[in-house]
Amino acid sequence: MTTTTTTTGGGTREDIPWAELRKAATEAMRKAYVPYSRFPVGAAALTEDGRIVSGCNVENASYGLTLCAECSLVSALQMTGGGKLAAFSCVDGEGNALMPCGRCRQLLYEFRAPGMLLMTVSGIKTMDEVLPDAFGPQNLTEAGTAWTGSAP
Ligand SMILES: O=c1ccn([C@H]2C[C@H](O)[C@@H](CO)O2)c(=O)[nH]1
Ligand SMILES: [Zn+2]
Repeated sequence: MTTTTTTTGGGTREDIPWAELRKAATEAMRKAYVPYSRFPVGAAALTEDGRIVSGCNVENASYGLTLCAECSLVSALQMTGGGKLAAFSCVDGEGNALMPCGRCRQLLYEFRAPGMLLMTVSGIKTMDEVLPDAFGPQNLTEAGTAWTGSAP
């Protein structure tokens, strides 16, 4: 029998503490503010340097302004030292795996460590599998430079 090991920003696929991530996501889910949808979501991720960051969804009376759980996770990442994400897990109100929405896949892509893994409804997947051919910082020729008004 052969074993496939995938190298990720946090080590190998086998090194990821998936149960711990799911627990952190479930704890975060319990903090969700969801008076409108009544659909709590919790997200947790392992950073390359071994921290666990998490987030919950925070809704708004102006429904479209709702923050997904992944949004508050990214904010927590930045506010606790920054860095990149090696592994990610997201759960619904019953603690079952949930796919991040399209917008959140893009948010997570920005902060992915090489080989970042996601626990999904159909098993462990790579960032590239859930968001193929992603737009990202690599597409910005001179990220952070002011637009001069002249075409490239
Ligand atoms: O990736 C997702 C998808 C949905 N939600 C939240 C937003 C809203 O509060 C609720 C129902 O869409 O689920 C998330 O937090 N993350
Ligand atoms: Zn989302």
